[in-house]
Amino acid sequence: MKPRDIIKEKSSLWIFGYGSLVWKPDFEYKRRKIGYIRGYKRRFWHGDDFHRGDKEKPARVVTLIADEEACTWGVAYEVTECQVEASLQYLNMREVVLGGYITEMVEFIPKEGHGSVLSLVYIATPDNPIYLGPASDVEIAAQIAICRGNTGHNIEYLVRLAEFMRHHCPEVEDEHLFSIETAVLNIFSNCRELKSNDRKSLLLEVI
Ligand SMILES: N[C@@H](CCC(=O)N[C@@H](CS)C(=O)NCC(=O)O)C(=O)O
Repeated sequence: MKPRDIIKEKSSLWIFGYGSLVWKPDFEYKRRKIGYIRGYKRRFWHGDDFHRGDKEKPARVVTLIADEEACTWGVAYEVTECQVEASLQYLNMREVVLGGYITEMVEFIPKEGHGSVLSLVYIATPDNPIYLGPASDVEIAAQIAICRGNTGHNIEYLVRLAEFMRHHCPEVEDEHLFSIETAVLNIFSNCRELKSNDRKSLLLEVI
């Protein structure tokens, strides 16, 4: 079912974010809920040559990879009928045109309360020209450490996502995300003395 048909039927649309959308939605919405989707794992396997990187040095950003055993935590935003046109237009430019993501509908399960909702999600698939695919944590970290784009540094993207998970989903183990964050920290702590034990401020300080 298309987003516009859903909105006709239900009078609001839910949009699930698992990457930059968890900390930087920048579109209008009525309310948000923390929760997860099943059947996908989050991986830094997509390339980005606009927001966090450029054509010469594409950044590493997240996408979802199908995996029956996995679930991915993030935020679902409820967008009302009068907000939907502007929100989808904004997201289409940011995610589809500039980011290379496509849309799918997934079932979102909120952490609190009950009742799952069908949500729109932006996913980047391996057939995309800027898809980068798997690499070791150390290789991904090395790439993140040196990339910057029109909206900021690739490290900021990583750190804000890790902070979101630590703060809102402390019970969730996200090995891929936290191992990459540690690998980036190791790059900088090898280069200079650690001033602080706070991972976020240390990494945001270096960019
Ligand atoms: N679609 C995902 C991941 C998308 C994502 O991180 N998109 C990047 C595109 S490369 C973005 O919008 N970046 C804006 C920014 O980093 O400032 C989400 O649900 O959050």
